[in-house]
Amino acid sequence: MKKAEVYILSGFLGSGKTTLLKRLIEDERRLGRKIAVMMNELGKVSIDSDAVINDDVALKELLGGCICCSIQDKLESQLQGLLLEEKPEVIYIETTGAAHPIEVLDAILSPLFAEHLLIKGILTTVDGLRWLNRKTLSPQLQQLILEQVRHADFILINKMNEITEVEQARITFEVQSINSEARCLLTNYSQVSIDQLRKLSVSFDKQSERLEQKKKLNLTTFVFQFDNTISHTKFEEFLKSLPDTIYRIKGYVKFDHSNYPTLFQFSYGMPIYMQEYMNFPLNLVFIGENIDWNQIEIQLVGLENNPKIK
Ligand SMILES: Nc1nc2c(ncn2[C@@H]2O[C@H](COP(=O)(O)OP(=O)(O)OP(=O)(O)O)[C@@H](O)[C@H]2O)c(=O)[nH]1
Repeated sequence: MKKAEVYILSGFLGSGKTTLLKRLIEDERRLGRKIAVMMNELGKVSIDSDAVINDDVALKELLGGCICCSIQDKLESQLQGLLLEEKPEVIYIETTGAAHPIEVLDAILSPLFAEHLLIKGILTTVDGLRWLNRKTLSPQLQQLILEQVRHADFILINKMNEITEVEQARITFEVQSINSEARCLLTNYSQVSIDQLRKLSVSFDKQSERLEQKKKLNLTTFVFQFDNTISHTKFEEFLKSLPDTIYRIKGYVKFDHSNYPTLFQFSYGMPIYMQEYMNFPLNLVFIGENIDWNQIEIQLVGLENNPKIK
């Protein structure tokens, strides 16, 4: 089955995510691709979805919390439903303005979806005026805005008409000094076309990543599938040897002498294990920055009892 492309729309409250989504849906209609949208709102009711979505777009709403924290599980089940029922070719996930992009990426990088989704990238909208005045926000929110920019693969700086040329140059300089890899576009009302985004070739798919190595994504992901059981002790040693810039690992591993896999979660250096009582594919998903995944793959193959030559 062809993988569905996934775009994550990130950006602070009011920065133009829904405006961007509307544009992209119009473009997709012209392309004739089957679209699905997941909209996450912190509130219990969605304000945007009725305005944006018609019957030709499959919609799942995630209300009353943020994908990145309180409703991760709900996201997984909704996404599974979408893939089964709608078989979309492209999925847009509009996050809440309070979402941290890594955490959202993390939420959709469930090992369950590794074979079904092609994560194309994080698109971040920035409100130009807000950026200039960001020092008036709390330190946490200032940090959030910086993180949304830092981890983006494509940045749209909106509300260009509201600021002077000197200010436009200043914002572009500041944004690019935080994230020099992402494409950065100064615009009004999220004016970008899907063609510009698809050209990104930003893909978290392992295959494309090898082809695109020169593009040096900030965040890359890697999925490894075990064929065999592994030793718990050796796995712990492997974890200790990992670079600090692996931010997240999750998936299923099967330890020696167990009948079923263990769900493994790792973030900020903390491993968590949960024994399962049914079988799952032994996929392990990694998210990190500037990582030589080939090296990690060699280490992982070395952990397996009776490894196959890969
Ligand atoms: N003047 C101006 N207004 C804009 C621009 N882009 C978006 N807006 C307006 O800003 C408001 C917020 O835009 P949205 O697209 O809803 O922003 P959002 O990021 O989805 O907002 P949340 O859902 O609250 O996170 C809307 O009234 C838009 O019409 C722009 O470039 N210039």
